[in-house]
Amino acid sequence: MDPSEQKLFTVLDYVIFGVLLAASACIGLYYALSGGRQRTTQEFLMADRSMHCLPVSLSLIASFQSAVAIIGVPAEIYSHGTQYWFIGCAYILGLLIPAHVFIPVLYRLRLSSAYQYLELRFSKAVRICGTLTFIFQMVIYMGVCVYTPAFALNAVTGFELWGTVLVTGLVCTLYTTMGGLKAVIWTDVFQTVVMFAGQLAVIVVGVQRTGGVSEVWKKVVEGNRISGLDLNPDPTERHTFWTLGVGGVFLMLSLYGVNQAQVQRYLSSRTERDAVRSCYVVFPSLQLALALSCIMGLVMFARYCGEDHTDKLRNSSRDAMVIYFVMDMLQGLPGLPGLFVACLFSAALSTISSAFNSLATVTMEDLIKPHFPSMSEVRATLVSKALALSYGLLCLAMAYLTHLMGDSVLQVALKIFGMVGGPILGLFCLGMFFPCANSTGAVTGLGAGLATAFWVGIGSIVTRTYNAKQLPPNCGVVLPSENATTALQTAFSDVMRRPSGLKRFYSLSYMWYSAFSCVTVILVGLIISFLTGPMKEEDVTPGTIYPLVEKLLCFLPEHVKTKLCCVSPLRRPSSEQQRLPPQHKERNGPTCPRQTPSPEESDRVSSEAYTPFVEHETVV
Ligand SMILES: CC(C)(CO)[C@@H](O)C(=O)NCCC(=O)O
Ligand code: NA
Repeated sequence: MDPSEQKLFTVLDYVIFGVLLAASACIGLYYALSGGRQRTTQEFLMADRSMHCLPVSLSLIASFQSAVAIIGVPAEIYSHGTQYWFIGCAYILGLLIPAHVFIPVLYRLRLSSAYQYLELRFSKAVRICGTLTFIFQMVIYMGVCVYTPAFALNAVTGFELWGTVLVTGLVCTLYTTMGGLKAVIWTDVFQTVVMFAGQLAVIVVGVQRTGGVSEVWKKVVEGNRISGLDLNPDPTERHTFWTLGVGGVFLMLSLYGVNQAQVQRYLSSRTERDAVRSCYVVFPSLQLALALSCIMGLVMFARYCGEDHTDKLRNSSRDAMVIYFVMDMLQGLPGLPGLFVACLFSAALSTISSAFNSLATVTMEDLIKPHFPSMSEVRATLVSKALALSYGLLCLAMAYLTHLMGDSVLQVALKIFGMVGGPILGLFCLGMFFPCANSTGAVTGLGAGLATAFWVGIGSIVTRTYNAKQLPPNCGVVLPSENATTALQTAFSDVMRRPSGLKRFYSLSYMWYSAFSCVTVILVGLIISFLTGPMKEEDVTPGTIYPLVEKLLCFLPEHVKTKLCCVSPLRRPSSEQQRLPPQHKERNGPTCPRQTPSPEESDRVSSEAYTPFVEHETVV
């Protein structure tokens, strides 16, 4: 039953894969020729700020759900059991906080780039540092995304590796450059559906071929793959409830709270309410995506019972084995292998298109426009398209670099999110929750956060500390006595291999990277701010602070709160009002509802005191 021995793909499979690419390109073409024909940066980068909640929410899922998750999560479950599934707990706070903290602040400022916030709150220097950090993160990440499916398919089916990378990169560049954010969002919708369909097909056929649900369940239980809640507080333990459920919240916040790819989708929403709602819709969909990939890992285990099939592959990674499993299941069913390949590429395309578009946006808004304030709209749009194109080509180069990394792809991607995304999250938290933080503190904090994150990250790679619980490789029934001896042996070797000193620091679970670097940024930022003279209340741009303490203490009487919070960012002395620039005219949508405080706030805050500083955008 070696899939590589048989003819895997029929004509129908190639047709299905071709339809995916053609449909994506057509959506790009459609948005290039309809609406405003992508003649303004407002349309090309912000989709005219007219998007509804549903497409935005599907697009939000698609951004960070790539082939890495489709292949990496089943591989993780197969080898280490279902502990990783507990990351689903982190989705609760990881989406509620963006919806009710980050979206209100960022949306009301009517930004184009999330990092514009950093200039409003701190200074230009902080904005540029934030932007460069983001570019660094996304450029590495998109290399991993485009390389992963091509590599795994190549190992199993002999799909031409660099040909696949090239086709993915070019098709994606094409529709991103032609159709702008509207095309990116609508292709995401279509691709998310294909992604779910492909995973579902594998699971249904897989369960059937392994002998039904009860048989699968019996085997995964025998093989000890169903993990209970691991409450071990050790931060070096790779996956526990704490690393996944708490560390995961920071990971989710760095992605869904402050990452430009996501913030841009919130900002492209018609109203703030649509943006918040789409965040709510992400929750069940993301749980579904997680469940599908975890179940796929379990079915794969039931099928092979831990037997290693990687010897039949050109490389011996678990990631490639997932594709081997899929092709083993789906062969002989015309159309289904093609559907799964389409699923993999949908996941990859939707992620890299988000990356291209968000990278073009920040480069334009944060790095180029400030230097050419009088640039014409036609020219700005042309430059934005050129940027999307260049990032597309850069992506191909980055795929080459990924070639050199040897870790599991899931771990690589999540490490990048933690090491680079965590410090950016710290920067926004410092700005939103600590009115006293100043610009010097922010820059130093970011530097310190990045430095410590890379210290741990690179340290862990160099010293190869790897703290995964070894599960029995197969699903043979374990006798009770045997079980006890193994438990003893495991406990003993646990003590023996517990590292000390720096090595222990390097073995910090990668799931803590986001939290660790975020907290480092905040602490260092606060210390430096106090040493260099904290920001004065009246110097903070209105609307850039989230009244965290006030909200948390909402149950206390008013006069106690006034005493506790020395700074109340929502109330401004009236002299402050005169310094604000006149409210700029909005292009679409009503002005009032967005700028007025939500009902619960309006009794405490006068509405003009809430009107934030608005940076002028080029409006045609
Ligand atoms: C971002 C999370 C953790 C959200 O569940 C998940 O989608 C994931 O594990 N992503 C891995 C990165 C990727 O799929 O490209
Ligand atoms: Na994706």
